[in-house]
Amino acid sequence: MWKALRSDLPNSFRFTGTKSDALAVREIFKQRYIPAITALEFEGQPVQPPQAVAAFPDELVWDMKTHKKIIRRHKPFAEFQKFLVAETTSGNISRQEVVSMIPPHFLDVRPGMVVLDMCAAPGSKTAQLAEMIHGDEEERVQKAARNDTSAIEGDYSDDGRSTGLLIANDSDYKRAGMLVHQVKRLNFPNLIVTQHDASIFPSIELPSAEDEKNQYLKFDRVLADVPCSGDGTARKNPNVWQKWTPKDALGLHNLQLRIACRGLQLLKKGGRLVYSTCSMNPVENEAVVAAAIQACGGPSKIRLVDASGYLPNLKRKPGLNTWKVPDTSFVDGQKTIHLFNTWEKFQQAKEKCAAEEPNRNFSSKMSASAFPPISTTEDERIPLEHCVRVYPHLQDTGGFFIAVLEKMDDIKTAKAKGDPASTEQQQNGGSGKRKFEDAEDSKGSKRPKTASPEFANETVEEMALPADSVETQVADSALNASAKEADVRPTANPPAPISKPPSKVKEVQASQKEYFEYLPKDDSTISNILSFFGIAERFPRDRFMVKNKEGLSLNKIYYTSELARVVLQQNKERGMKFVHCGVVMFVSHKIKDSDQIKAPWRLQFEGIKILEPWASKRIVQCTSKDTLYKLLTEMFPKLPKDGSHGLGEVGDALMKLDPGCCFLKIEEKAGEDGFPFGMVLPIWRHPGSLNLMVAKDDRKAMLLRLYNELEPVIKDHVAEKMRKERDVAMAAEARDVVDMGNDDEGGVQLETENMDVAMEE
Ligand SMILES: C[S@@+](CC[C@H](N)C(=O)[O-])C[C@H]1O[C@@H](n2cnc3c(N)ncnc32)[C@H](O)[C@@H]1O
Repeated sequence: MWKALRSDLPNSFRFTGTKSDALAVREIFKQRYIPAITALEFEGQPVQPPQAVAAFPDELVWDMKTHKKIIRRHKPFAEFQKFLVAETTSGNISRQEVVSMIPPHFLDVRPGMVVLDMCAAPGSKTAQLAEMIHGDEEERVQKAARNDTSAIEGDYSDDGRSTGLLIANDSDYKRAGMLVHQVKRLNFPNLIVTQHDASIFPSIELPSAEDEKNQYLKFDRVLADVPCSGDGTARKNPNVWQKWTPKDALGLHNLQLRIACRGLQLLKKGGRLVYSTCSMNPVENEAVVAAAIQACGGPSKIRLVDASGYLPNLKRKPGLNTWKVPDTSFVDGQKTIHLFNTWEKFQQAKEKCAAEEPNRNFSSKMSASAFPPISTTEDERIPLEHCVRVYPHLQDTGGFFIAVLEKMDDIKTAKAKGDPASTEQQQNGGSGKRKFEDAEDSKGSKRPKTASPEFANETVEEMALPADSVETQVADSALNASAKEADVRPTANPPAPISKPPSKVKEVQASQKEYFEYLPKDDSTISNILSFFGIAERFPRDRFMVKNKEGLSLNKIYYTSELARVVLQQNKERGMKFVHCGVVMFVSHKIKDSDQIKAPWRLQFEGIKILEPWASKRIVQCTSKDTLYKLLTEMFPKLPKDGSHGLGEVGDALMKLDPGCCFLKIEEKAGEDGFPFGMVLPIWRHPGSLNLMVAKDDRKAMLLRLYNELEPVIKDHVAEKMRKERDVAMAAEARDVVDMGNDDEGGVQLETENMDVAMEE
């Protein structure tokens, strides 16, 4: 292991997106780049080409021994590096550590499930989970739209669309921002990003009838990829070693445990939680798993699943059943490291020192739950060997820990108590349940016994688990639940009324608030756009949303799934921090002659695939690779009235249509002149020109993927025309009015500005 830790970590990446797209890009990679790299030499040595990582199915995960700095900087690798960058930008490749790809596979997510990713930033696992929830949605929707009864298996309750939901959460403001940036590329309408402390993640309300008890969202799957000491990432971040001490884990253990317990609370009965860390320290791993199971009622309530069936080719070691817990004690600044086998031994050592060496200070972070569990009966025994440890030397990766927990029954959590003695009693005694120590903040000071309820939801970092039934507690309101959890006294305070005047903290948050306002079903703008594109009545009208307080369709219109809409609308006034949701579907197209266009809105690259199966108008087929090449390498090519456009079947079809946006449809077709996978792109038909509405980076990535163009030149006819006009204007100094308009081209100058905006988006 030490030898492996000292060596460089291989570069790894995975092909992402829908299965068919991922497989198609993988084929291009195999056919074009593997032979080229195999033929390379670097510093006189043959280069070892990328290899598929055997642990993962379908050859979708690859790694390469050559260091990424070498690939980035050295000429022989330039073409491969270009491919990696282009496909990463387009979202077809995700550069991710091999071990970090494991947890979503163990979660066994199926399309339509409701999933919570508790600590999600920067979002690499979120992307995997989204793909799994999405499943083969596109094929299903295509079939549903064609009323094809020979349906492939799956859920057709929403016309083939995935009914699942993914909530990706991170407590850190900046990292939540990174997460949003990452998930925007997924174009997944079933995803909500929140920013909460996962250990007090609020309960999400669902609509309920007036005479019914409040209903709350529970999850089929929860991923708790918790913050950890990160010693498993030392190959990637050698700096980890400089600060590492074996007792780092103690400072994280309590938070990890509270996150795991909150995750278990939020699960449906029968649901599963994967707990994972990139640490190899048992205090952050097996200790947390065992303590969480015990806190939730023991193995009869929470089963530690034998995960050997998941990724069977993954080389792994079983979880540990015994370990020692290190602590450092200080006398006059001198520290000594001690290793303890049991909490009892630690307590004895402390007592002895209190009598003999009163100046010796032991760590206040030591807790009973950091030690191996002690069970008196076989039924109470937690089979920690079912946990999975991946060590760096097993298959040349980083280190990782994964455990799969299944909620067998409704649970009650242990009472929050700050009495270590009682914890010890629990550990050694008969009940098999452990109680938590009172929480401490990160500086080691005791958390105040009460927390101001109106701040509780957002600012209380540490909490002790609630005394009451988890099921009741999940059924509490968000603020109510957090206030209770933050206040150790079981029943003393009534819940904070939601209508309480906002605190300062809330005012600040309110000013940064994102708005998610749904348009009414019969909104005239939506009706107009949908009829312009001939969208079938079956396509839902109530899922379009705007992000301004007033709920006006001014600039952009987003689309979300049904459940995302329900969650956002129902919890609007409940203090939840929703930071992102929705896929951009339409963007207003403000050009000079927009009043002459029936629907002055652009279809967006992001949302076009969701809408296209339901469209019956303004669909243009592109069947030739040459035509697509022209559309990709020229912005605003002319569409003269005499038909001499040179834009093949696309030009001919667009000539027959009124100005405005269209779907450009490209079907998958095998062979040299075919396309490796189907695509739908937005294209705008101007009175005298047309333009594919695809950002420059995506154009370049397509040119590389489909035509192996390394340095494509993209001609912008409008920019050229403007340059020429500027030159003429400068030459004719006497003229002070520059005629920028050209009826034929429909105000294209503004069009370019809009494209820039579109690219920034
Ligand atoms: C190991 S990283 C998660 C990596 C992520 N799952 C991925 O695959 O990209 C842990 C994350 O937990 C977040 N975090 C730390 N404390 C948290 C808390 N109390 N609640 C929620 N997130 C927290 C950190 O900001 C960090 O982004």
